[in-house]
Amino acid sequence: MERQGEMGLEVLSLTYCPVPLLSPAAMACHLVSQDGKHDPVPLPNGIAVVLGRGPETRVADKKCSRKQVELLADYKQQAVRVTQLGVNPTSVDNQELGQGKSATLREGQTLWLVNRSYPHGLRFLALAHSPRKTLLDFFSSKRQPQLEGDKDEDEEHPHKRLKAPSPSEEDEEEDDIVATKLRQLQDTAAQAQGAKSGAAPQPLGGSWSLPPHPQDSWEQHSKLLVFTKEGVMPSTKVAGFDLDGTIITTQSGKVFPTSPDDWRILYPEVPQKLKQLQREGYKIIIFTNQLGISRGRLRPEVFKAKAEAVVGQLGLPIQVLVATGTGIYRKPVLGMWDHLCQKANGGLSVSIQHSLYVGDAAGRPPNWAPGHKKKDFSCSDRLFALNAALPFHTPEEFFLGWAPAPFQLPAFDPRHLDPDGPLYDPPNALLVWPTPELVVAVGFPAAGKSTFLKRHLVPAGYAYANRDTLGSWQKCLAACTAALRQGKSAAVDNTNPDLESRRRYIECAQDAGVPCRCFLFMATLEQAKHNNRFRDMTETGHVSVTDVVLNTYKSKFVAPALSEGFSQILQVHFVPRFPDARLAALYRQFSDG
Ligand SMILES: Nc1ncnc2c1ncn2[C@@H]1O[C@H](COP(=O)(O)OP(=O)(O)OP(=O)(O)O)[C@@H](O)[C@H]1O
Repeated sequence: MERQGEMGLEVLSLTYCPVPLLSPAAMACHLVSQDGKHDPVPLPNGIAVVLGRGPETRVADKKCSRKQVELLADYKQQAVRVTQLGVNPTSVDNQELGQGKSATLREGQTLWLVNRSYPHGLRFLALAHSPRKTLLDFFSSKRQPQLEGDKDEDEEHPHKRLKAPSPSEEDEEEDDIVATKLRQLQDTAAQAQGAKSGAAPQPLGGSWSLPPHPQDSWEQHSKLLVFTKEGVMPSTKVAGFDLDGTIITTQSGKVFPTSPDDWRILYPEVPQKLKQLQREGYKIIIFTNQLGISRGRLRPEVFKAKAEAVVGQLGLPIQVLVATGTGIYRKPVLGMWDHLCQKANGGLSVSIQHSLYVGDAAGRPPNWAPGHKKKDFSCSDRLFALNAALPFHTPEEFFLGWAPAPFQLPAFDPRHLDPDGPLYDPPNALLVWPTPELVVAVGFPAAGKSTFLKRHLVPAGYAYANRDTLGSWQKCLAACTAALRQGKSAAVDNTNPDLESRRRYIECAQDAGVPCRCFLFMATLEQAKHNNRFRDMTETGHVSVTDVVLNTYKSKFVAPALSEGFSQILQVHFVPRFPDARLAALYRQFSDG
């Protein structure tokens, strides 16, 4: 049966909740006893809660019915509709309602449960903010990140920011708050639902209050495809799976499929295990990287048909998220996970600790088990789980019960950079020289040279020469010569890996009679690759650096020496500093398997 709520909410009388339990703003609402008689009673959004005489309110007064009032919270309006169910009068401030009549209760007003007794008030509460600062937050803010001159509040107080808890620490706290609030909301909602329908309350983790997906559908969001099978239900518990090598393998025995229908379910245990998960209230989701789609090697329709066939064979309501290219959606980066949490789970928050992820790209070395000689082609599944802090299993561990295999994480770990480490060595050197000089940068592409020079030397009056913007080393040399002639210092921001590329600038400084210093950027090849991917995901207008270019730098590199004519060589360390927490959180994610 359907009826129209007073505040415009459509409410089905028993179990259907027309708005998500947690609104995007992640709020909570409680009914608070003004004389402290009982604990606050959570009022979930859009779910009617019936209160009266009983242990919850500690009201023993027989004048108060056991079902004295129905309370229906509307988080959007920050109000609660109160309907008097009992015979004796319920009041909101001075207004007596009368049986079957309703009134709106807002924060600051008093609800007298019965006969001007048992005063209660409302408390709306924002649950911190979203449980995790996500990529989607970042990209939906449309901010063009620029470290230089970017005046966030903390920019004025860099030390304050550096000492603030890391985003991961913040996230943990926020996750805890959200998990606790969610549990309270769901417990109460489950009780209310059970009380009204006569059914037993369902346990945390189900998707009982939200409707199942009505029919098979595909959506596209930039480089993300989402398939939702009819019957998929939102849930706080997610069981995530990689596709190739985890749920399916090739029928031909080849590493890569030879045709669209060259696949079979990997292990006979897979369907049963997935069915069991579904019975336990998990939402089952496949997260798959399919770079071939944006590279033009795999037509989207062909892959879509395959995904539907796999889900069809499993016979379960499964959602499939497909990253079709590079960028934020490609595992191990969390774009697909964030999409699920923010946009594809009916507004229900996902509980990380009650969820899990299974994948075969697990960084296992050669011979990781008898008869399994090949090393894993990548570690992207394990890193995806690590980025999201999800419990991780390989398919053999999860489906076959094998013991955990050894594995290796990548050499560069973006979570372990020291924001308080020294900017450069030797520490007693001057960063800005008091008289005119020429600074020559040496370092991998994407090592952080431009960022550093623009942050530290350009504001001190150094002329800045960069081949990417000026077009050639000749133009860089001319710009340096001109600056030195004017009595200014200059900094040249090129990779300058070898003696020849550096010699021109050293001679330029010698001609002008000023010292020439070398700033050697210490970021490794692995970090430079990570920085490059980070830059690709966060900035426009910079050409992505290929691995060939990075490897060429490495092969050409000759360590700079004072004997070349440098007056000093500073080793510049990568000290992480970001304009906001979302970028910091993105940088700390492993970005490649
Ligand atoms: N100290 C830092 N903290 C956080 N991010 C940084 C820092 N330094 C650089 N980055 C980021 O790393 C990426 C590469 O930095 P940058 O463009 O300065 O490198 P580069 O060495 O000048 O590259 P190229 O030689 O290709 O021009 C950018 O996305 C930048 O925002």
